[in-house]
Amino acid sequence: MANKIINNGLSAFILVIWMGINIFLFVWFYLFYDLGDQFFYTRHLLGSALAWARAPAAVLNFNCMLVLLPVCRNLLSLIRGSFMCCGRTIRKQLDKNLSFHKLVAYMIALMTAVHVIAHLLNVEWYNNSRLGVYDKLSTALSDLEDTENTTYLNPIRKTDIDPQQIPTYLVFTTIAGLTGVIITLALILIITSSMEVIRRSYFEVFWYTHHLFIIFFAGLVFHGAGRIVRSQQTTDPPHNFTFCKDRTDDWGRIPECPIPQFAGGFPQTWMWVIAPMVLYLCERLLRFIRYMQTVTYRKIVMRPSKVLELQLVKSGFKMEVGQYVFLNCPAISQLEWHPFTMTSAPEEDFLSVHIRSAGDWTDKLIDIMQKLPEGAQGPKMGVDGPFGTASEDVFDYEVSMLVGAGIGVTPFASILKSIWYKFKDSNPKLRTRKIYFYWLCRETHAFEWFADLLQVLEKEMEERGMDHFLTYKLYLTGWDQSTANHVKVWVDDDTDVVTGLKQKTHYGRPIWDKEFEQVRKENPTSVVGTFLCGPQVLGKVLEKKCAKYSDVDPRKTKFYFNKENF
Ligand SMILES: Cc1cc2nc3c(=O)[nH]c(=O)nc-3n(C[C@H](O)[C@H](O)[C@H](O)COP(=O)(O)OP(=O)(O)OC[C@H]3O[C@@H](n4cnc5c(N)ncnc54)[C@H](O)[C@@H]3O)c2cc1C
Ligand code: HEM
Repeated sequence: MANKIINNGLSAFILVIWMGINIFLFVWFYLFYDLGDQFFYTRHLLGSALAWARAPAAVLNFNCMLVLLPVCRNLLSLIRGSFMCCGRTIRKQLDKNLSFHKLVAYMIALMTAVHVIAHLLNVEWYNNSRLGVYDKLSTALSDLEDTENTTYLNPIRKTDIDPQQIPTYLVFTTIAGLTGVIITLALILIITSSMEVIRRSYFEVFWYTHHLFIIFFAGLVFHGAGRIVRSQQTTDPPHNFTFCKDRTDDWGRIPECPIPQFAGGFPQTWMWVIAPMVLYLCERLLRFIRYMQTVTYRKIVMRPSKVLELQLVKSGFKMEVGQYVFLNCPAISQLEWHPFTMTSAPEEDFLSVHIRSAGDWTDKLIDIMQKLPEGAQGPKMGVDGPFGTASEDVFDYEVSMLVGAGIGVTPFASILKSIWYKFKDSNPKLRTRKIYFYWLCRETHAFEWFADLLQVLEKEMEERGMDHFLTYKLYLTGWDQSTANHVKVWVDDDTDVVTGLKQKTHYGRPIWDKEFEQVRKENPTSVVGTFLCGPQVLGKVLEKKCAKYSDVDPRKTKFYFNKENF
């Protein structure tokens, strides 16, 4: 429990603050419009509908300001870099950027629903008021308007338009109405196409529809600027109702009230969103600049199980272990950027990625590369990044447990390579004194991607008498009878029959309780960073184990869970 609080405490704190601000804005603005003297007259016409429209609008402004920030990857990298020396917990929060982005987006959806319904009622009630359905006073004033040809209630005169047409009329003829329809439609499309099932199965549909956010934000800026109710000046209450009431004529009319300033100068929508919009624009500009920079191919290797290794050179490119880049190959698509974790080490003068065939884009890339003549340069490749992930923090812990599933081994390949460089050149001054590495693969060929790296590493550690530094275990989770028979024949060999490594491959899944128990026993007073790059189900299992095997006593073993999903 204590560990869960440590692992999730800051997230909960941030959520409470965010929710607190949302509730505060809603309640404050609701009361402001519902109880404020200055809105006496509007309430008279519209009931609580104005309050129900303006309160979510305030929450919407706040969340629309937030929604772009978690997708500003360079900004996040900058913040992450600023906390490199300390603040592991803060850095961990940055990895939850997309969860926060989704949460904020759902709040936008909820508040939009409330706002839209309230405005529809607003228009409806306003219309009814104009028809005198609710109130004798408004009917009387309305009639007076007609006889005197003056505007007391509203600049739109009852006789000017067919009252039945008002809702449609307002929606399609005012800036606020029209932009409201456009941004609501854009939002519906963004939200529905962002569902997990669509994102996983039809990423392109999600991706292209998501770009309606440009229309959403453009519409939002104009929407906030053209409030319908405000533009009907005299239906809005005067700033100081009492003052105006004093100035009523013998008939009790309010002839010349000042145009109200809503919420005492409360910032308009564009003021809320302009800064994040500019920040996000800078991100896209930076992406474009990076796309234009020259990238050359150092090596193109086809690995077993349809995995492509690309070694690329880009001048001035610097990386940390476990980071990822976005690749854009205009020969396949000019708009699509795909993320891949780098498998090279910071000590190397190139960057490498291992790309597994997973769908249209990766298949086409593999196809293009396979058709290239030996030694030829590949097609133009744009590289954006690098961007940080939780795996960057591996060397911050005394002890680290690294768990990679299938292609999820990529961040750890970078880490293991970096360890090799560190040990090769000198005796490194590392905070980390022990690494446990678990690699789970469905099929034997997958181990070939990095088996040579493990072999070199194993030899280097042995020569330096550092074999206690790294414990690695490979698990073959999918195997058939013929593999089993093959293994039985070679079981007495010094090296493993599948990988050629000294460590024997395990068959089946790890028994996590046994593994955590062993790590705890071997490191009774250490803080252990547990890193996963693999499926979410495995993440849930490991998170639970981290909590279960962490001791309440702060002087004893603690497991901190970090994860990265592809
Ligand atoms: C941070 C990160 C690091 C990754 N590192 C690696 C790696 O080292 N090696 C590797 O083989 N794969 C990696 N992936 C996965 C890789 O990005 C996808 O396999 C690839 O984008 C698939 O594209 P596709 O059009 O071929 O397949 P699709 O059929 O379009 O998609 C297959 C799967 O990939 C996801 N996906 C597709 N496009 C994207 C995208 N632009 N951004 C995010 N997810 C996408 C989809 O949701 C789906 O689950 C990583 C993903 C992330 C988020
Ligand atoms: C108000 C609604 C939303 C807006 C304005 C919005 C906007 C954005 C923007 C600008 C990006 C960055 C694109 C890029 O830089 O290439 C993005 C990315 C993303 N959004 Fe949204 N979004 C919204 C709703 C949602 C919802 C509801 C979800 C999911 C439930 C979602 C999930 C994502 C994901 C997963 C990414 C990252 C994609 C990637 O880079 O892999 N968004 N969004």
